[in-house]
Amino acid sequence: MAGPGGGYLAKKAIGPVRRTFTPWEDSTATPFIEFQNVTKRFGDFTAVDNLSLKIYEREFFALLGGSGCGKTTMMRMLAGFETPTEGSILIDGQDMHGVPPYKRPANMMFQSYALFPHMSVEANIAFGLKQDRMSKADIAARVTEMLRLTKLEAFGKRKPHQLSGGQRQRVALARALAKKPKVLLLDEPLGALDRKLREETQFELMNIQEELKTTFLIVTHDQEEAMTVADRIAVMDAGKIMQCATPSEIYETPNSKFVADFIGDINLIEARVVSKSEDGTIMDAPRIGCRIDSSQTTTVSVGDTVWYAMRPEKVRIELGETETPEINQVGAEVWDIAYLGDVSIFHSRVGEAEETSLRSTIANVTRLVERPLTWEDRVTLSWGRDAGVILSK
Ligand SMILES: Nc1ncnc2c1ncn2[C@@H]1O[C@H](COP(=O)(O)OP(=O)(O)OP(=O)(O)O)[C@@H](O)[C@H]1O
Repeated sequence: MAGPGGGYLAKKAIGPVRRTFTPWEDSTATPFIEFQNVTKRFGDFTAVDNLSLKIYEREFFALLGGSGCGKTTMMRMLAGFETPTEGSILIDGQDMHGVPPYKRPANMMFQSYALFPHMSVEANIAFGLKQDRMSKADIAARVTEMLRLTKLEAFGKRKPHQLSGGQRQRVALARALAKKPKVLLLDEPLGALDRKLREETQFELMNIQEELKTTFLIVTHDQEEAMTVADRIAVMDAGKIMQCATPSEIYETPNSKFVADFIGDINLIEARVVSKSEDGTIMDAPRIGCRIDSSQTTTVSVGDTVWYAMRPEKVRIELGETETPEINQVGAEVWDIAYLGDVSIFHSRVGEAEETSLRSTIANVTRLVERPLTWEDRVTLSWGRDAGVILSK
């Protein structure tokens, strides 16, 4: 598992230069989409549970969660295909109650198999515009613009079956964007594409969003995808939002064990708070037989059981076991190595307990023929005072 999606870092580097864009931190900014205490029940089952959320104009927002967490239901309510059981949804300040889908300023991008097979790419893109009785000249101009935007200029006359999967997906995108909706809704848009094509298409989506400045809302269960494309992510579980923040905040400072575990790879160490001061918190971690000193000050009390959550790339691994382990240090034995090309993940068994291991990753920056660490090596694992986060829930 790559870290915080090499992608979202690359976004800043290879995409158009992105302005500082944090409207959610501005208490005077008006949200463009607002869920106000929205609940959706299907019979006795609560799919969305009293959920409130604000999304801002031009945001690329991701709803991320496992199967059945309610993310698609959120999107369908926004598009007007479902009605909230309780609460309201506002778009651009207008209550959407009773507004049919086609009158909402939101458009949904459907999977590419929803394209009309007998129509050319151009005709597929023009379809909605014709229904809106746009003039022929305007339709032609818009279709040309959409073909350019989605890099399909060379394919306008082809039928969907004469295109690759990725190209078909771009036609679906062009068709959804042709009417210039204020909000584009994407439900697992890249699910059918292979990994490489999916990554390429993610960057294209980001570039298109930058150019059009449309608000994009994507639903995905793929955390790397969410980390790559989104300005902010809402992590959902059982109809609730567990955390809503930027990709780096979600990755570096998850607010709960659930989010920490859901995003990326993480060491979750059970610990007991021994002392706390303005300078930080000291914990005992009996299962790995060590003491943890964290620079984090928390609201937890001395004696409380907490989880210390630490990303594998924050755990240093060195050959040779220290005789006198210091604080934030523990002796271990390498028992598994996963070579992933760009990084290697070391699973090191700590102490006597067989099931207790810590993971550390090392970036493979040089092309080593001989790896310096191997199975059954005795090693020392160590980390800094700001390596992890203390989680109480
Ligand atoms: N029309 C319906 N009638 C009854 N239950 C429904 C209906 N639509 C959705 N649900 C239930 O609501 C829950 C949330 O569904 P939803 O489609 O929002 O999940 P999801 O997070 O998008 O999951 P997935 O990634 O599997 O699509 C699920 O348990 C689902 O079975």
